[in-house]
Amino acid sequence: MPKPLLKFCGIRSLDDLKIVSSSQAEYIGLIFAESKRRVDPKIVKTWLKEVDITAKKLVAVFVNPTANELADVLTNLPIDVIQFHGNESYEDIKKVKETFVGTVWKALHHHSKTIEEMHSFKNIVDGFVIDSRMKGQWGGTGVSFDWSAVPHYIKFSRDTSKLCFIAGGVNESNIGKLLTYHPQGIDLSSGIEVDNKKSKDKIERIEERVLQNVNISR
Ligand SMILES: O=C(O)c1ccccc1N[C@@H]1O[C@H](COP(=O)(O)O)[C@@H](O)[C@H]1O
Repeated sequence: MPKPLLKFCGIRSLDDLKIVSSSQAEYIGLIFAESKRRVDPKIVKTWLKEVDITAKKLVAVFVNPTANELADVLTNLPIDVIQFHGNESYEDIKKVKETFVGTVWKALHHHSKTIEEMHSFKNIVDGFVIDSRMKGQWGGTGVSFDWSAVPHYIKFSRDTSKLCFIAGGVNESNIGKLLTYHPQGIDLSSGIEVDNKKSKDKIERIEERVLQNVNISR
């Protein structure tokens, strides 16, 4: 099996950025929504002068952003992917795609109608992030969902040539189980933190698990 794509999300300091820049992740995520992980694009811009992340793709995570919030991030940072993690509509996303030439993902929360929601966005987005549904929270919950649904999400994404990341509470203890479903991408935030900081040790243990799985499946 190919190695799943990894996204390490919720970078909130220069130290976090240094740690993930030397990781195996293909994607680095920044939160521009109400969250303890929210960062200021102008501050991130100063970090990027010190850390070379040209080998990684930079993901901007938004929750129902205003046009000004989007512009503030997109004019300051070299964003490759916009991840919409709120209840943005097809039309909202279409509008952004009129000027943003990069990749767009829609995060959807796992529930009985998620596949229907994927259908409704499939013609406007390049990929999906499937996260846990937690009352009053959009993401970064550290809570996983029932992964027996993962094969349905993978099938839908393959059939529609979209990328699909599984998010929500993935950590070093449960990633082995998630890997048995062979997801195309895995998105982690809380599970790579200790005391609100990204942990190099946790990241390395997770990467070891991922690479072990790739070797076993060969
Ligand atoms: O991380 C946050 O604080 C956050 C806030 C608002 C929307 C999305 C957020 N993060 C996304 O949540 C998942 C993973 O979270 P976790 O591993 O359960 O902590 C990921 O898609 C992040 O981009």
